[in-house]
Amino acid sequence: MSSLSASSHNSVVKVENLSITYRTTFERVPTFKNAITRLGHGQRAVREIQALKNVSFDVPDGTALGIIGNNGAGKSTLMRAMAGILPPTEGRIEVHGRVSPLLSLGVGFNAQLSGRENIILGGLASGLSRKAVAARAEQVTEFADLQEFIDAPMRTYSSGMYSRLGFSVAVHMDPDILMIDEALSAGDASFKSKAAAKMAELRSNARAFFLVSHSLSSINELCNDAIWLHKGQVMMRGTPEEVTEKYTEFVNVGQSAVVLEDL
Ligand SMILES: Nc1ncnc2c1ncn2[C@@H]1O[C@H](COP(=O)(O)OP(=O)(O)OP(=O)(O)O)[C@@H](O)[C@H]1O
Repeated sequence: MSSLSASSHNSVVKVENLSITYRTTFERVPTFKNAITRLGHGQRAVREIQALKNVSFDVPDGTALGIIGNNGAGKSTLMRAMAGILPPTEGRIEVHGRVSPLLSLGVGFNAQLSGRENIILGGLASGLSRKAVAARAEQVTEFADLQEFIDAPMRTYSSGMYSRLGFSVAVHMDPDILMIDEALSAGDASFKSKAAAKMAELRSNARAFFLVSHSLSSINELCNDAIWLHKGQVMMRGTPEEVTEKYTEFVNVGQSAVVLEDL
């Protein structure tokens, strides 16, 4: 699929000089001397991880953007930031439209509540009215194939059931902007093919579609534009074919380098 021209379309999402740093505190393992002087208590230490560094790009109306990169490259962080779940440490993000994020599947569900209650919460969170969500609840349940379990607390669900409901909620809320993080791995084989068909349908209706995936064939099939992130920075932007090809070369060179080093 070819990339749509930016000139004839308005921006749906604009990311400008975005940097995101996670700060986590952890208990430093006490040294023997510290353990004695501090009576066994460890020291609190702060670790900073710069997950995104000065990332900028523009997403025109009609874009299906694939985001690829190694583990820890910053893909999920970027999606969470665009979905408004993570505030930028620096820079800005403009989003024009209603986002239905389907990040790591089922993020945002409350496991103590029933599936039905979580459908309502998820729908309200994606900006629909209670009435509009209630009208979709049956469809969501049916798509996820959870009719028998929908009134049970989600903590009793298997991980596949959990993901299926996450996917179903996100795709039934008529999003302008659909964000999917590895959704293709949701559920079993039959659910996967149903999910792929649903994504293809939504992709053509949504104003923008974002897909984070390690499956380069899914990126090539479902997207018309792609970004490769590496260590928090944009390595390349281009058509999915160009970007996945360069990325594959990079990964193969990396692997042979490791093999040579091992020798
Ligand atoms: N909640 C968090 N707290 C601290 N560090 C985090 C947190 N989430 C992610 N990170 C770190 O930020 C960096 C980017 O992580 P991110 O999950 O965005 O990568 P990713 O490209 O989605 O990786 P993967 O392919 O493994 O899903 C990594 O170094 C990760 O360890």
